Amino acid sequence: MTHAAPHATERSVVDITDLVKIFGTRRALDGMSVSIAPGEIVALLGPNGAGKSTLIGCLLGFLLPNSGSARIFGYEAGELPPEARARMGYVPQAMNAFPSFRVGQLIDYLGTFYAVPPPPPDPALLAWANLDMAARVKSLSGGQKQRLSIVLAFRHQPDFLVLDEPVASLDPQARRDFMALLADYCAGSQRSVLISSHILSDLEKVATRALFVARGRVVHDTPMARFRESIRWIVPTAGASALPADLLDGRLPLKPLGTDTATGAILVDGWCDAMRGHLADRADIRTPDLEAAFLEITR
Ligand SMILES: Nc1ncnc2c1ncn2[C@@H]1O[C@H](COP(=O)(O)OP(=O)(O)OP(=O)(O)O)[C@@H](O)[C@H]1O
Repeated sequence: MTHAAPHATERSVVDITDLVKIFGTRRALDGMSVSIAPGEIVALLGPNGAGKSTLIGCLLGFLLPNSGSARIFGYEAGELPPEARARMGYVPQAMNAFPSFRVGQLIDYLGTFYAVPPPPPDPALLAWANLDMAARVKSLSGGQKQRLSIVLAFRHQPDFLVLDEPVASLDPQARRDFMALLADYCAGSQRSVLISSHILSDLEKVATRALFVARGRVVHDTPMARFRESIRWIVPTAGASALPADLLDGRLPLKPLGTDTATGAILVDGWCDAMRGHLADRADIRTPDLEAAFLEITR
């Protein structure tokens, strides 16, 4: 795919500050703050009801926050001018619009919405989607609709993509191929992506950063590489009554992320092998399964 140059002066693509969104008595976003820089592929991770779709809705201007601000390319999210909108792409959780259009017709029709009509979709993207251009949208399966909304979101080569569980209905091969396509789309560019998912392992290879949310707040924010390398369980060895105190008293740069009450183990961020001397024979280090760490962090 071709890689359009981003605007060289941009420091951040997204700036969210103290965002609050309340539905009735429910604080779906409870003071969320986060920025996304050009070139970042941010995995938005959290359990059901954590606030991921609400955050995306506020970012795209579908939802009006109660307080705080969400800015994209420096503009308030609900007030994006057309030229800024044209730099964004969005894949919703489910696509239910334009049921009577034929696939090819819809791709052409939506192209006319842009002030500068985009070129035809990338052949590699169309080959991946493997859609019948003559089929009506309403006749597509859930996974085929998801492929179509991915084609529509990528076709104008946006600088910022917002993907709300884009692979949820895709089969394993299509998921893998989509992740490779996304990595290729962003490689060597300053394009940014916010991609929500429940499945960390899908995003592990492509995301540069993991943003964990729970109860409407950011609970952990880490570069993906660091997440793999420095998150560990510290497990008391059999017979040790407790973990060594110096692991937890703040002298070591360890951030506790969770505890396993059954074993007394703690999940920490910031581990490095040079700290092994502090363990003596009182604790073992275990590398967590990424999904298990995700559950612990967002509990
Ligand atoms: N339109 C709405 N009206 C009332 N409550 C809502 C509305 N939209 C979201 N909520 C509530 O806000 C909270 C956050 O929901 P949201 O859809 O943002 O979570 P999510 O992280 O996207 O969840 P999921 O992983 O299930 O898609 C939930 O408690 C949800 O019930």
